[in-house]
Amino acid sequence: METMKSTTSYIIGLGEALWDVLPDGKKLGGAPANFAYHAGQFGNKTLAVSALGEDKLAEETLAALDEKELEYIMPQVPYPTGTVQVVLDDEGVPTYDIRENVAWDNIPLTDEMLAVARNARAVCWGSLAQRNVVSRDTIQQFVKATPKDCLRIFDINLRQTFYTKEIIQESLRLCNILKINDEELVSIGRMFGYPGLDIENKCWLILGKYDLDILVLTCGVNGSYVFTPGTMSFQETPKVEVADTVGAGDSFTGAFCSAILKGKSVCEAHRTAVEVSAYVCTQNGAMPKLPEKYLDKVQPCG
Ligand SMILES: OC[C@H]1O[C@](O)(CO)[C@@H](O)[C@@H]1O
Repeated sequence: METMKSTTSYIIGLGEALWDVLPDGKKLGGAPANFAYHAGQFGNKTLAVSALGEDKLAEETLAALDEKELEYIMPQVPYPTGTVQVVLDDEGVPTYDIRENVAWDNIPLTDEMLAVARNARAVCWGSLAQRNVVSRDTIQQFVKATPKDCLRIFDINLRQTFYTKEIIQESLRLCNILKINDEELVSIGRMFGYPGLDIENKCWLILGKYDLDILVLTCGVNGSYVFTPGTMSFQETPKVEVADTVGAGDSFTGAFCSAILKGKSVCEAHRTAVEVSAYVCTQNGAMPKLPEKYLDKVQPCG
């Protein structure tokens, strides 16, 4: 049944939707699309908002989105559908070569997008899709149109040199949840002039300075932290056989957001996110289907 997008309250991934070209073939990806897909596996109404080209790859994208049962708003624009060459090191850690001036750099702001923004339960975006002014304006206007109680998640996802201090500061002002990893925290510390602080103090400083509700810090195999004003949760990273870590962070954010919206505690949401992202690392590509055991219960605390 076709739902009325403008009256549905969605969890939205906003920004790049693309194809990751991995050693064993191409897989649908793009951090915000990955986020929406994973949040959707927990039974939420989710939506990926991006743009596609007018090419064969766009048709393949639409077929893949349908196959994954991921709803979308993706206008077609006269630029190629996005692709990324992914090289994996021995540990399955990716390096991305991200094609420029593609469709998701040129996402037009449509009335339909604004209508879903006004009803959004949560929206997640990053820095990469803001590298070009067209998508940057769309993303910022979209986020500004969301209701007051919307979870506004900035999953910073620094990629190559596709970010500036101004873009990051603007998104930090717009979000109420920040998700960042340890390497990104080092870059931000340098950029904002507090390179000497230890990681915890950097996080407390950012949380306070931007008046955030939650700051999530992932540190790969060294565990992850969730900071809220006055509390900190730490979880070890489960040891798993890694296929690749592509999309692991996005699945972490999707599972975390979904659990918070279900009224779970920060600690429960954190535990669930850790388990889900560890599973995603055992699979190829960013959008593996999660086994039932991850979906039917939120992980208890303790
Ligand atoms: O979004 C940029 C890149 O980051 C990922 O989303 C993983 O986090 C990939 O799927 C994509 O190529």
